[in-house]
Amino acid sequence: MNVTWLDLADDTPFGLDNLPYGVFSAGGAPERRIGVPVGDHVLDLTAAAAGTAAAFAPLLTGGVLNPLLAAGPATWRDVRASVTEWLTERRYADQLRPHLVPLAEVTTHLAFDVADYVDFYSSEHHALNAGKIFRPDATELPPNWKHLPIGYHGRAGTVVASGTPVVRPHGQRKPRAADAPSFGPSQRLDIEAEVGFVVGVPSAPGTRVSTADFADHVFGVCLVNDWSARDIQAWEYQPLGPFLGKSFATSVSPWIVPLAALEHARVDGPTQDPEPFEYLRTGEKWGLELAMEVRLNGHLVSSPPFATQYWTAPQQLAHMTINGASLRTGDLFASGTVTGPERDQRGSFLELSWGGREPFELPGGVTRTFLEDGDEVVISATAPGPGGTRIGFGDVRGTVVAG
Ligand SMILES: O=C(O)/C=C/C(=O)CC(=O)CC(=O)O
Ligand SMILES: [Ca+2]
Ligand SMILES: [Mg+2]
Repeated sequence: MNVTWLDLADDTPFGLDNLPYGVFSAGGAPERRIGVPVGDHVLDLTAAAAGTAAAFAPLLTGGVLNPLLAAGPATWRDVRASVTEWLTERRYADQLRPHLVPLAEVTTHLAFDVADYVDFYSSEHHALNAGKIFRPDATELPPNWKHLPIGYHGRAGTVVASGTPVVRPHGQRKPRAADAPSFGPSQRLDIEAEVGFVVGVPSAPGTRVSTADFADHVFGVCLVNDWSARDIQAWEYQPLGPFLGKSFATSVSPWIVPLAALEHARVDGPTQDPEPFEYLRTGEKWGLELAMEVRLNGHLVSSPPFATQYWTAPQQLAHMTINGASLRTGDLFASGTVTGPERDQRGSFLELSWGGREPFELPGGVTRTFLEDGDEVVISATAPGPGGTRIGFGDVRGTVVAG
């Protein structure tokens, strides 16, 4: 744990070992600024850097993280080292104090312009559950599942900041028992608790990014809620995969936790059998011990353990580029729904209510299968930091409104 001139609680999720980045505005002013939450404040990094000779200061002026993302690992290390020094050494205190804004007073925004958005399907427990629910005759994983990380391309333009209301989508749906499809608001609106990886450094078309180069390209990690209309999805998805059932909104958490803050969270991924192709092999531990929590209207409904994911983020990145597809700054790829082996570790209502057949209970005698208008979902996570500290991810929240 670092010593600091700030008054930080020992158990703060935003200590000096975390230092994630986001974009905020404050005080009724429209300007967007790059911020780093520390304790219960946000350091206005745009303003703090402007008062220094730091070479990276111009990267922080546009109200969006993309220039910093594009700058690459050497710059990322520089910025992190500088912020750490500023918050550690007392001689900076007078200069920085005016740039600390109470966290409770800031409005956070989408931190980066999303280039492309890819979503994977890398939890074995989720894939087994989804298979049994969507395809009752299929009790096994699809034959390709353990050979490649299955994914689909989502809609980057509808990735939204945490707090953005989610309008219940309309669409076609056809319950299995119905003879014909009908049109109307989704009656099976759901969440998917996921972890997102934000690409900083692009790659050239026609080249591949190896698993070993993961940290040269990926800047950091956020939380994702891949809102899903199960009835629309079930009717439309064969044979081309998810389309309108998932493209209406995908929410992301405000703070991007840099990979450097996750050193203590790194664990081996699960043993992979069969052994994957060479391009999917990794020499490094990139499982991540993130403890996720899903709350519905304030009540904890699930605690998905991210370390149980079968395919790791470097494998997903290598797979995404193995055909020569290039990366762009601001690409977001998500883990897929995170579901552990236990009932209370399921990352979707689809699974928690087993396809709507087994309503789950909330305090006060309330039950749910899928989301109702007015429901608020909050997904949060922490990871272990050095010396018993916790690395907080903040949260991604959204409230359903009638469509
Ligand atoms: O198994 C299916 O047909 C569908 C599964 C999903 O909806 C999951 C999905 O979007 C990918 C994921 O988040 O794991
Ligand atoms: Ca998903
Ligand atoms: Mg989505």
